[in-house]
Amino acid sequence: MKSHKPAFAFLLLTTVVDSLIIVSTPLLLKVIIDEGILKDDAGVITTVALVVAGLAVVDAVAQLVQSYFSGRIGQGVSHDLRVEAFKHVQRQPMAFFTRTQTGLLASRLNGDVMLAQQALTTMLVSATSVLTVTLVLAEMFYLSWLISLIAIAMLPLFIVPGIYVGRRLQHYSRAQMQANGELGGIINERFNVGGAMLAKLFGRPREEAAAFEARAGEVRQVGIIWTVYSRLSFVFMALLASLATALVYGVGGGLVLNDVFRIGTLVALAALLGRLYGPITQLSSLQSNALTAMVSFDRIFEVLDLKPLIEEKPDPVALAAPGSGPAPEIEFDQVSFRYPRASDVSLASLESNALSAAERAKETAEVLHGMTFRVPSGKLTALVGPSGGGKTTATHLVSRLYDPTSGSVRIDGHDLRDVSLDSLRDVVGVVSQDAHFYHDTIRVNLSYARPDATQRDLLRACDAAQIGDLIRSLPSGLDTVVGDRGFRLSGGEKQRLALARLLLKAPSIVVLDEATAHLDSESEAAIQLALTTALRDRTSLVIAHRLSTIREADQILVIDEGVVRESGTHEELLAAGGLYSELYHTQFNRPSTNGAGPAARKEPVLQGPVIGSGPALGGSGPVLGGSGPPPAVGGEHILRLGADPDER
Ligand SMILES: Nc1ncnc2c1ncn2[C@@H]1O[C@H](COP(=O)(O)OP(=O)(O)OP(=O)(O)O)[C@@H](O)[C@H]1O
Repeated sequence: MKSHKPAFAFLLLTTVVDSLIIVSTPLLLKVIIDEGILKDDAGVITTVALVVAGLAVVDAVAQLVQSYFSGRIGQGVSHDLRVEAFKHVQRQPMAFFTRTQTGLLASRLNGDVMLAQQALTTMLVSATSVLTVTLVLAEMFYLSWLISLIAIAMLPLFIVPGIYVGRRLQHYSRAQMQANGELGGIINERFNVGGAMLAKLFGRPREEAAAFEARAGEVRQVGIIWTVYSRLSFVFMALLASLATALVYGVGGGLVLNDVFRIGTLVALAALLGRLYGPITQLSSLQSNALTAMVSFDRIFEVLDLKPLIEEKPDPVALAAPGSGPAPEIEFDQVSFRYPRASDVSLASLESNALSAAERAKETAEVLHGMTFRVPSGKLTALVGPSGGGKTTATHLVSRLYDPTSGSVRIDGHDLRDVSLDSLRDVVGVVSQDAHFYHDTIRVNLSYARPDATQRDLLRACDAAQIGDLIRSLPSGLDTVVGDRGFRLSGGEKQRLALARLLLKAPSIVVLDEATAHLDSESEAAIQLALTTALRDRTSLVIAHRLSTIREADQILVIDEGVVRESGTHEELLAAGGLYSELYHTQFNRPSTNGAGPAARKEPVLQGPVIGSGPALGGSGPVLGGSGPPPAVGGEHILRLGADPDER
């Protein structure tokens, strides 16, 4: 974090100027009354009044400069916190993001940081009041010890309620932040595109609105109490200040009548009193501000204190850059894995439906059990098997989204825990089934993989991914907006765009979760062609759904219940007559449900969801990639091999 010392120095300087002016003005008023008005001296009145006016202008400037520097310190600290928290959250494991509700996190990083900054700024201004209060009290004692004692005797009346109100405010601030965050979380979840779609299809708008209203009602309730408490302290202080002034005039008036001091001194004392309770009011809110700031700092540090599970060790090994040699080989050596416990990766306060502390700390079930296999350099390895068997989980370990619980995953002989995260990111490219794009132009989304890519590079990658013609045909071409709210692309187009992004990145290892959903036969053909380019000369680990991929695979690993049940080529596995051939034959012989003839069911695809696969046009074009017979009617060529236990 940056040092704020120079700003502190200026803040102090302006505070001294401000305090000196505050205490000198009543003295000057005393001179105007006692030496000017009472002695009929117009010269003294004019001169001293001009000095008072001049000092008022200087004080105004000093106060402006003071607020600039206190703001600068407060904003500076919040800026540092915000950036630090962002970087820290970036380093959190995937498990953190799967558990955390984005709205709550956003409120933590925005709302709390803002509250902390506001409280810090007012605290700084209040703290500078200490100097003013000291000088004012010293001057009051100099003018009249009796009046000063009366003023001091009243101080506890100011301070005690201040402390009580401060505590209540702290409590309600915390409740308000949490309630607001939860409200933001609901808005975020319900109104992002996916959430809104789900709500439209399945939701019950009236009940949801009622539930939202109930939550909003809680926010309102806490907000009202908070406002009352925060006003209460000010109203009380103002009342006490007025009472004190009345008392000073009452007692001081008597002293003037008894010639203890002159009227100028009484006016000066009354003016000083106004300058005493003001700063003291600020000082009493110092505590509540400090408490508010502490609540927010606590909530921010709660995030900052989360220890990232995936850390780079000091002096990590850099994997060979893609293109600098043969593609690397991947090795799983006795890899067992369980997903991390909630308590290790996230905060209950950032989850919308957090489990109890005991449940959060409970060990999760082991998902992979002693997996050992090799993915040879430059070859295609297909992962197939029943749903929930652990295929996706295994691929997560290759990109180090998680570390194995025991055993090791190695690339070119280096344990992934020893390699630098940057080099791993360069080497491994992943295309998931539901590729994500930011709500931005195609150009920006593609350049994300390679910021220095030229227009030519971008179009070349798009051509290789069989999406170039489509992009050229769009009115804005590469500048077309896609992503959450840019619903221009179909599922198949999205996957090809994701492949273009992968080609731009040009990793030496490709991890691919083949999409089968939403694809018509033409898209599938295009994807097949794109894949052939994307996987060439790369070490690839593909969760395979298409027969074409499976047949072309150099190695097939059948993953079931977290272990590698079988491995070999398509022919070898069929010949072995084990789980693979059982799954294959079961699916292959499945009777047609839509009247398509047996020929139409010749291209089974392992483990792909059928939902959304049709209506493909029968005979709209052969599947390119040369592996299988023509596509079938109604997506029937997408056959789920062992997708559901009841189909096995
Ligand atoms: N984030 C997670 N936290 C806890 N358990 C998980 C998590 N993700 C997956 N699992 C569990 O891990 C097991 C393996 O899931 P995985 O997604 O790896 O299977 P899969 O073979 O890829 O299945 P599919 O083909 O249906 O995608 C499943 O039992 C699943 O419930």
